[in-house]
Amino acid sequence: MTLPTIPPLLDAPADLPAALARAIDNKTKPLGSLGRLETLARQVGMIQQTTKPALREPAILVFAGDHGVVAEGVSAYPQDVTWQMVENFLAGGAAINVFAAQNGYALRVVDAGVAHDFGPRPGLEDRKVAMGTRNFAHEAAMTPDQCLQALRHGMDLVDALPGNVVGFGEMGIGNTTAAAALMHKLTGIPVAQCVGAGTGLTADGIRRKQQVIEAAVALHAGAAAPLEVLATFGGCEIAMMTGAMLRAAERRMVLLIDGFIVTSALLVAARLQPAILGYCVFAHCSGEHGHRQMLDALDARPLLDLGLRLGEGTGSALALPLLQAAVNFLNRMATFESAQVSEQSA
Ligand SMILES: O=C(O)c1ccc[n+]([C@@H]2O[C@H](COP(=O)([O-])O)[C@@H](O)[C@H]2O)c1
Ligand SMILES: Cc1cc2nc[nH]c2cc1C
Repeated sequence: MTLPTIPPLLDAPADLPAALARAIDNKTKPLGSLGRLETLARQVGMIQQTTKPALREPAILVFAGDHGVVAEGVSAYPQDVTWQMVENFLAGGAAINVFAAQNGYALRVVDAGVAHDFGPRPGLEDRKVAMGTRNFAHEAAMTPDQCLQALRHGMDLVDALPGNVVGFGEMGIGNTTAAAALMHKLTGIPVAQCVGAGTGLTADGIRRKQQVIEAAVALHAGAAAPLEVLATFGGCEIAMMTGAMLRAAERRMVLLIDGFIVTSALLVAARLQPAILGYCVFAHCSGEHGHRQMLDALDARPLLDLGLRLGEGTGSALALPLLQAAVNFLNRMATFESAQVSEQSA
């Protein structure tokens, strides 16, 4: 399987950065006064290679998967919550349903590897790679083939999207343990700084989670290449997100990155194709302990800091209106000339 190749953002026409800067600076506002929205407008312009970008049919993809490592007691909730929450997504009752509906975004729910037989289930995208991963405290979470299958499904899912904006979300009891292990392996940051409470572990629980990861890292000391690390410690939903992200950037879509687990999938993608980072909008800094440092390791600046630690793509959904505002001001605001407003005097 060949993985997507992502063009560096600066491969855009040479005069585009200056044209975008001019378009933004000519709007009726003091220079730079729309702050981060100006950065966003420039970024979307560079991604779409135009001074008149447009966001079309944004979709949020929620990838669900289970994790064998939950047998080590690393989550505050039972594994069944994963499939139960998938049912909740399909019934429209979860936070992500509310936030996606509020903003009119399409929501797609993907079974990447939930340890539950849903049967034929309208509305559920069946991409099940396994009935949950294996327990990485004892063996690799996925076989290399399962990992490749997950990457491939992710790419195919993005190929089927009609729009040019994709928000990422996930659901999987135990997946902060997988994400913390990925973070440690791919950044070298000590495990203690990568682990957090997830769904709500106590201080004792967090210590145990740290020990489980440290022992597993020692067991799988040979895993080093990004895809090997992903197969060893990741999850079906994480690998599927990595594949989807790579394809989305290859297609020059805007990627909305959610919290700790989504960012860990991006970390894998960025180790494979660093240029992917130019296509990413970092929606928020999660309340999960390691997220700030994971974002720093990617040199990423999140838009929101609301203390969210839910996942599901909730941060992605909440950041979309800001992205829309950035594109709208670029397209719709008057210029000093058109509105006959005097420009800066000194
Ligand atoms: O997005 C985040 O930053 C985030 C932080 C903590 C927990 N979560 C969600 O909680 C679940 C994983 O937590 P845990 O404790 O079971 O590893 C999973 O379904 C995630 O969507 C998500
Ligand atoms: C109830 C619940 C909802 C979630 N949504 C994402 N992760 C979750 C974890 C739990 C426990």
